[in-house]
Amino acid sequence: MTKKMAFVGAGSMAESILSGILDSGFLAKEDILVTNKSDFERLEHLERQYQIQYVEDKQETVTDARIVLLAVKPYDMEAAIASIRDYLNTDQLLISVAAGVSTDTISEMLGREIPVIRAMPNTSAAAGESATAVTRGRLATEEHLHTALELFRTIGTATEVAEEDMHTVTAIAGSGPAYVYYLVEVMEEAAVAAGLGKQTAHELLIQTIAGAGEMLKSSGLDPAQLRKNITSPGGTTQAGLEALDEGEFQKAVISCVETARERSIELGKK
Ligand SMILES: NC(=O)C1=CN([C@@H]2O[C@H](COP(=O)(O)OP(=O)(O)OC[C@H]3O[C@@H](n4cnc5c(N)ncnc54)[C@H](OP(=O)(O)O)[C@@H]3O)[C@@H](O)[C@H]2O)C=CC1
Ligand SMILES: O=C(O)[C@@H]1CCC=N1
Repeated sequence: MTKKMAFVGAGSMAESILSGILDSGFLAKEDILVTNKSDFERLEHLERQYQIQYVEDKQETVTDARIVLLAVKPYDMEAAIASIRDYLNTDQLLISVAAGVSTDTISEMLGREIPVIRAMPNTSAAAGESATAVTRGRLATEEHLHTALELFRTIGTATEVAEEDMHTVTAIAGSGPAYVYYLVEVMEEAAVAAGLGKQTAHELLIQTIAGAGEMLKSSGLDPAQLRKNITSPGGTTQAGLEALDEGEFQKAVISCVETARERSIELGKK
């Protein structure tokens, strides 16, 4: 069977995934096809940037693909599926990365017996560092699951979760990088306000986040212990953490995850 993969929806998530896949060598550029609804300039940009193929015609995009990856907004899913439904066949695997939308809803929209995998990657895929969770619809076999895991493992880690957990996964891992970037933005602003050069602050923060990530990955210590290792009694870290607690940091973060999770549930209902 062909190795081709078609992206229906060529926005930021599709670009992160396809650039990661190309870097990993999992697929060659001639095996990747992309299509959009109407933004053909965007398709031309992707073609120039990654030498992949773009086709305006949906039938041509999906017919020969082994995997069809839907990367459109949840509210565009119905129209996107309607535009490709008739050109799919039961040997293909449909993977959706849309937040909130269940595999049953996707199958209903399809109205055909096509295997569906729902995945939640994040934009760190572009750097080969996505944390992706996948779950399978009722027609997807172990082999389909294996294919999806293999695909997403080329752009980071990939793990299977129960479908009911996908909303939580979306809140912490799909959206998660944005919260980290926001933290960096705010820390940078505070450092600049205190007189540090913007570039210096930026470089220090990038390495601080990367280093902390590496420690979480490789030290074998849990985050609470890593935090304690930095927190000298009466020192600067303790003072900083107390200020975070006064600002109700925990409450804000819990509310952030809960609200994002609820939004994922709402997106799935529309
Ligand atoms: N961004 C992220 O960090 C993550 C996003 N996701 C999920 O990925 C999906 C896409 O998000 P994102 O890439 O950010 O969104 P973007 O808005 O960047 O991209 C969406 C793309 O879908 C295209 N599109 C819309 N309708 C159709 C259609 N009927 N047929 C074909 N293409 C269509 C749009 O094309 P046009 O401009 O022509 O309308 C656009 O290029 C969402 O469902 C989101 O929940 C999941 C994990 C992380
Ligand atoms: O914000 C969103 O809805 C998407 C899903 C996860 C990350 N971005």
